[in-house]
Amino acid sequence: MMGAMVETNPASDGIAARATNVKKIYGSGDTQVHALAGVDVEFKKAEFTAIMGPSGSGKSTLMHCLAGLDSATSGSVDIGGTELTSLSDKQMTQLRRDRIGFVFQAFNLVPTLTALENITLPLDIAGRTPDQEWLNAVVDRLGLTNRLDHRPSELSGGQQQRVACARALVGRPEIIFGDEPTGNLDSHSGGEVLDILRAAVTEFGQTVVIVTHDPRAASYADRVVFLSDGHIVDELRDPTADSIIDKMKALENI
Ligand SMILES: Nc1ncnc2c1ncn2[C@@H]1O[C@H](COP(=O)(O)OP(=O)(O)OP(=O)(O)O)[C@@H](O)[C@H]1O
Repeated sequence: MMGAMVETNPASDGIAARATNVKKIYGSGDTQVHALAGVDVEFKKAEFTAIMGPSGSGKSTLMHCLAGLDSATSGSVDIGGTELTSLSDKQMTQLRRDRIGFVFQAFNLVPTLTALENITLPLDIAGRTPDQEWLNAVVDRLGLTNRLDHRPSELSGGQQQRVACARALVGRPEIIFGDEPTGNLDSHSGGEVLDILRAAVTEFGQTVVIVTHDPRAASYADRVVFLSDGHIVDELRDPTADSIIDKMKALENI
């Protein structure tokens, strides 16, 4: 239904998301900040990408623009062939709801709902029935089976993060964006979240893009993209924690 109403770009075959010359300027006059200074980047379908870079380099801004949570000052963003600037507010809301999963550090769980109700909320809103087998698999792999009746206030920070992760995965959106998805987790819980994001890509062909400061987390990705001062400055394929650390050191010395 939606496909008929929005512009699609035939050049986007195999591309899950693309930013073209994206600029984001905050403020005006002397206080202007060029958070993104003309970013060109593509994310292939069924690939796991980590975005890294120093604090203030524009990582969160880029992710928010890609995910349709913020609008670029100029340039264009395309999600699976849909140009975001061509969408009305309503179409943008539908696209976020139906095609994008979010795992952000501020978990945005609804405090009055149980963990299970939070996990299925996006599907409930969309009038979709969860695939019970997949729901069970996600909940089990994230170690949440015994916590489904708990409200967020009765869960640890790590458990809340895992509920947010389950919520992003359960509808099998074509692309999942994570802003520091393991930022508040101990290494064991963080590993579980990264394992399931990896499985979403490898086993289910979803696309994952995360922002992280952690070379170990980024080493789960197929590709690491490095941002500095609002520009993409480098990238690494098939990264290891060591190769990421080396690259980060090299970039700091430029
Ligand atoms: N709402 C805003 N208003 C003004 N400036 C902003 C706003 N949001 C971000 N910035 C600025 O834009 C730049 C990029 O910020 P952004 O949060 O994208 O960086 P980041 O790489 O994600 O940083 P961190 O690793 O510290 O989270 C920074 O200089 C920041 O101060």
